[in-house]
Amino acid sequence: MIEVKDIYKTFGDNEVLKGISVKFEAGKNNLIIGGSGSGKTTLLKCIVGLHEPTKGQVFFNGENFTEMNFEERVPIRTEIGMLFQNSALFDSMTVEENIMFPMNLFTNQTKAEKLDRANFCLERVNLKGKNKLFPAELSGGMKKRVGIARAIAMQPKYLFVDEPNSGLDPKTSILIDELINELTDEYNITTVVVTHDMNSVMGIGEHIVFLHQGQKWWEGSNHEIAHTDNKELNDFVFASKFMQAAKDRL
Ligand SMILES: Nc1ncnc2c1ncn2[C@@H]1O[C@H](COP(=O)(O)OP(=O)(O)OP(=O)(O)O)[C@@H](O)[C@H]1O
Repeated sequence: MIEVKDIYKTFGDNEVLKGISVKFEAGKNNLIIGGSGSGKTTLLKCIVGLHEPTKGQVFFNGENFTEMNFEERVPIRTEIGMLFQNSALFDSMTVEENIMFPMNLFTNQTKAEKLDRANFCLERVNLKGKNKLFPAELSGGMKKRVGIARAIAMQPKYLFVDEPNSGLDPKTSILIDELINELTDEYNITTVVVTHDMNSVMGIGEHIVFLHQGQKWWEGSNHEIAHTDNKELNDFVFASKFMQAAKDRL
């Protein structure tokens, strides 16, 4: 479980996060949604330590991550898998080398062991045999899957994903959502996904956190969204006439 306690983050005189508290449970795919600039990515980065919060704390399974120094954080960092925007693959490395990268960095495994794990992860994301391809030879959806394979290479307890569906067609988006969901369930991972994709929200939103102007404005499930009277959430999720009509039919 991850617990975020009263997080603030300020850049210069721009207070981006204004006292956010939230719990993300293990085995759940937790979604963070909100308008552009509402602070979603900043919150994700504060949780994983890419930004230091101005105030507040983050606990990983009860351990106060915020108070730890660089060395103390290493064991938790090795339990974190990340897939940030554009998959962030290394263009000069093959698929296999990309997946082995975190193992090279954090483990003393032999090359054969690392290769074994890379092959297992590739198979898990349905890319068996694509080891020697370079990122430039992959479609957007395949790149995301390689990113996911790399993120699970170290058998993470926590998985953070920023915009897994960006640039993907609706069908591929759903496959990526399903894959993240399956892995979360299979390995009891605490998964936190930042998304703009309303298909994901309505399809897999078991626990949704809606940010508005740097605050947690609403929290609940996809079933509850359909019946919410929270104006800002309604305006955000059901912005289009099509979505509004779909809601009216629910
Ligand atoms: N490193 C930074 N330095 C200064 N300001 C930043 C930095 N990172 C984010 N911000 C500011 O924080 C605010 C929130 O940005 P953030 O990227 O968290 O929003 P978001 O909700 O993820 O938006 P989007 O949906 O457009 O990706 C913005 O006003 C942005 O300019």
